[in-house]
Amino acid sequence: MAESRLIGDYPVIGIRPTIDGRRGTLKVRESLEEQTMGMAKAAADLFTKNLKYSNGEPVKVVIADTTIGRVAEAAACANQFKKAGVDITLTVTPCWCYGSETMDMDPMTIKGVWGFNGTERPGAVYLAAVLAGHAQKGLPAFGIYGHDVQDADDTSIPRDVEEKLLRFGRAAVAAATMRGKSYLQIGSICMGIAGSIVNVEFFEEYLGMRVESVDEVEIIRRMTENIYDEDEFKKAMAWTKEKCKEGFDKNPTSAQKTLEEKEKDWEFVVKMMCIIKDLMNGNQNLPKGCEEEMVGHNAIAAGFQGQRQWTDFYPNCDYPEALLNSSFDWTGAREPYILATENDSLNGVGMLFGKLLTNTAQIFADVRTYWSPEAVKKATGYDLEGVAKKSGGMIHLINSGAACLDACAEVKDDSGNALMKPFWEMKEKDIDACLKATTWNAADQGYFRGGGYSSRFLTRAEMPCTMVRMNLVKGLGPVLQIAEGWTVNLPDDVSDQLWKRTDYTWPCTWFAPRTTGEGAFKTAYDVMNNWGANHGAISYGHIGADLITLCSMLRIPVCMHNVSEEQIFRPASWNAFGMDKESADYRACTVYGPMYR
Ligand SMILES: C[C@H](O)[C@@H](O)[C@@H](O)C(=O)CO
Ligand SMILES: [Mn+2]
Repeated sequence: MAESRLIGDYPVIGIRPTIDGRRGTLKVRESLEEQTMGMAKAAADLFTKNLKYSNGEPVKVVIADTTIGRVAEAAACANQFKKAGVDITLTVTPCWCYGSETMDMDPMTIKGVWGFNGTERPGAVYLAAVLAGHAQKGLPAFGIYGHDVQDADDTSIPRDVEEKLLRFGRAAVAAATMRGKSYLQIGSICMGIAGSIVNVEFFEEYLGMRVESVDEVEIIRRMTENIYDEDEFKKAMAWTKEKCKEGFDKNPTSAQKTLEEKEKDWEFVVKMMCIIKDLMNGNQNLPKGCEEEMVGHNAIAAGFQGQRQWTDFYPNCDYPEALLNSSFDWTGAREPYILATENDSLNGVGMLFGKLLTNTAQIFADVRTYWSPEAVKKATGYDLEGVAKKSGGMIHLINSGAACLDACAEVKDDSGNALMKPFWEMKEKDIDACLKATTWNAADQGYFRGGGYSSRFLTRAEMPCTMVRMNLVKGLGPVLQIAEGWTVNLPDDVSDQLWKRTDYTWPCTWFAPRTTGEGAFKTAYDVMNNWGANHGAISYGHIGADLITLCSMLRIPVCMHNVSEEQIFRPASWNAFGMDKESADYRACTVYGPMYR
């Protein structure tokens, strides 16, 4: 298993079995000890079996040393959890306890409460009582209450409870993993793209992160002064020569680089990737005397400006961006990085959310063109079918660089369906399939005068996916947009004709959002017409509900989504802000404000 690249622990989940403190002749507490601790063990087992950190290790879960019946035991538990690095707590109980006396009062933990739906003892009554305490004290908590009554001796976790526990767990681990980590910008504002005007307060106050910044010249310095791991670079070069095949060069012959110049460009971009990795993680194998460079910037995400100054002069960053965002490189399968092209830090955050929730590699794309069925017919004679037809058209997602190679859809599950896997499930044949589906075409000299290579592949299968965009609105703050949908598998010749009308040497994905016939999801056109910026971050799977839960933990309102209402899971006190889920979300996020302000 790859060792964790980041300094700073991954978040631990602490389970708090709470109980009625009454002993006495009828032994209320004693009669409940086993069932209460049994719930805690079942929840801990569910988390350790189903949740993983981004480095592939199972999420760590601790259980309070004793059941919690009075405030002294609550305090002892808080003490124990502090030492264990607990950022997330789940309180569980089958019975009545004493709400504000036993609740988790730590303002920084992310909280959930599971009240057993059994009627012998009032577990649900405690749940409601303690959630009222959380609301009154401004400490929002998620409430989990099973739909059907369970027998008192039933130790199973019902499906609906399991779904909420895991959604809470995934989102809480994602939220807490970001704490204390850096966003590293290499360069700064790219061609006036607003997302590349990095908003430090947003990272600090909403995500608990910090922003690091290095000038792009740092890469040239390290190349010039050999501040990189020579052996690593040689290994990377050999792997690249074998696995990364050059594609056609679309530049006019007069502008094409010579073979020798192209050879130099390969060395440059491979070395660039080694150095960007070192900037993000640090690297103990740097030459002696480079102790400062060895520590890196503890970056859980980064952005590279690229255009224009760098790319007007040096080979572009598409090779590092494409491969770092993928789930593999010359070291084999490994945790995908988050590297936003054009330093679009807000799209980088969208990618980071998707990665931390799914542990899969992410696509960075321009939301380039809406293609109506009529326009496709006119351009190619083809009648859109399937999801693209159902959505009233499709959206072309294409940006040079930062789309993970995993998005080629050549990786298949046992039934032959295309998917994108967590890196620890990626086999050699999966990696080879992605590399075989990708060519590395000479950079478009119109946009990238300095040359370099762009990854080129077509997403050639239908896969469930979710596109997001983090937007910053002055006076309002951050808002997230979410569009669940599918990649579209067009006939190759149709795809080719449309692709050729734009950047034919860049990675190409056709996307059909799930439409509802109303508002921003009336058709695919309306999704694009409502999209908040030029970029989208795309994750494998329909993860909108997890994203909504994550955003509520971070107090970021969701301004657009196509997730069904019954899947929406936010802290219980959101209900106090009204019956309309969206306006309640906005009001609750305003009242509670960012976690780290
Ligand atoms: C044309 C520009 O150079 C490209 O970078 C453009 O396609 C973008 O990606 C802008 O987001
Ligand atoms: Mn772009």
